[in-house]
Amino acid sequence: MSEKETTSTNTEPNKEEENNNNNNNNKNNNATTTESTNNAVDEEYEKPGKSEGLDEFGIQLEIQQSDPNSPLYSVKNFEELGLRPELLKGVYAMGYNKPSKIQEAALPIIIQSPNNLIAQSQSGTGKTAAFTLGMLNCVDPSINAPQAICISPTKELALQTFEVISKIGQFSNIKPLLYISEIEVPKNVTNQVIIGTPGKILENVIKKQLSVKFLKMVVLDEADFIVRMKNVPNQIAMINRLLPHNVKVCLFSATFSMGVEELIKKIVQDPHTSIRLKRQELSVEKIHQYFIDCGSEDNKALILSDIYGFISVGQSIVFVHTIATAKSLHQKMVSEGHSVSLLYGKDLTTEERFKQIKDFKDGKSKVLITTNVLARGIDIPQVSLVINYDVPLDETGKPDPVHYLHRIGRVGRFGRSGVALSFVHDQQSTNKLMNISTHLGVPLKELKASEIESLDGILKGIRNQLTPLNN
Ligand SMILES: Nc1ncnc2c1ncn2[C@@H]1O[C@H](COP(=O)(O)OP(=O)(O)OP(=O)(O)O)[C@@H](O)[C@H]1O
Repeated sequence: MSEKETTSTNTEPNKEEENNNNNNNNKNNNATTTESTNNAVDEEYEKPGKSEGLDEFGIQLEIQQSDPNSPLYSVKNFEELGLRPELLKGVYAMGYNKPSKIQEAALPIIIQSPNNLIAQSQSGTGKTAAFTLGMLNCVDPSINAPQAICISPTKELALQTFEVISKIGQFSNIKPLLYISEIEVPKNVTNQVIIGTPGKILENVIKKQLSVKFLKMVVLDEADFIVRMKNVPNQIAMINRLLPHNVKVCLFSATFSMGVEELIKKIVQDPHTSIRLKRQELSVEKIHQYFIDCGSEDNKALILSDIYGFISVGQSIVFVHTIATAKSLHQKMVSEGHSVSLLYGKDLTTEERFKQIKDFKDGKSKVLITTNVLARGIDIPQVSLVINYDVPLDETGKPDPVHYLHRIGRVGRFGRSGVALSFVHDQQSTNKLMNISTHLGVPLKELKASEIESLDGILKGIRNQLTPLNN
């Protein structure tokens, strides 16, 4: 992969994901599995009480979940979606009270209908729980062989999904397995649910090292991205012949641009399409979107420093276009005394990448500087600010609304509020950003360089969910 980390599909992110494992210094190289914890006390995970002891966010969430126009709205409750009792217990252990729209729509199709599924819903609206519950529910725990496979575009996302499955399935006898390079996996896989990246999973299915004899369901998470990865459509076509009849294929993403329709048709036959969004519906309402004109490329780093000099709350992610920018910003911010994690795809071992994301998730660092490698799927609810240090571009240098949506979608998770601030520095970058804003039908509010101080107040207001914003 070139120094530019656009994670464009033509730059083979799957190879980049899978091929940096020559120097395997991963200490924890055992297969990552979980044992069931069926002996947990029953009453420990009862359905969360309605409205009891809810904090301000809980109350706001209840209001949103009762609004038919919200993507978090549902008519049914989890008990009506056909889930097995031990999985319902897992849902309660996660603290979920009511399903979101996508969970309510997708789960009955996964559980009861023979159809394949294409499911689209805005970032942070609970797609992961929808497909993880679907996978767990379709597995027969008495058969010790892979029955459900989830393919994720990056190792970080595969790990995150593995953790969600482990937690939500903790009361079942189902053992998930993280299936990525640099983590040793057993020769004869007996785990029922496999989560991994395309390179490792598809290659090993083709080589018949990962058996698909008992497979019932395949999920492509961030499907529009995965189907455009180099080699993936060919590999999937090869695998199709090995799969048992009636394997259910489910595609999930917040975005399905027109360009991927044809590729998807080749992979999924006669899908049931659950919730497709219009362009104007793609952006999450509770993300307050701003831009700032930094005046020149050189000024961008100074303005970033100023911002971190002023803000005192929450965690944030800074997205840049190249590894070189990521490294130099990281160095600058560390020298200014900030606690910063740095994550990109190329050259870092899996262990290093997982450490960077873990430090950030654990709150050990306040800022994460990254490339598009982390733009999709990563769920860190306490993040309240995303900074687009560089305007998101596609592999040809054109403004990319899809990257933009996924990047800013790291805030505004499941009804929370968040701020997305995009930097521009000249007419060209301004035009590119405005092109994205027009395409999505979302106006961006200008924050003047002299108003940077007010960002702290905006973030505090969002954090408390009380101070109304004037946009
Ligand atoms: N029914 C629910 N009630 C409360 N919280 C939920 C519910 N379902 C999911 N969540 C939480 O919402 C957050 C976002 O969910 P998730 O990561 O699945 O979103 P997503 O739609 O997959 O987002 P993305 O498009 O960015 O991948 C997570 O923290 C998850 O635990």
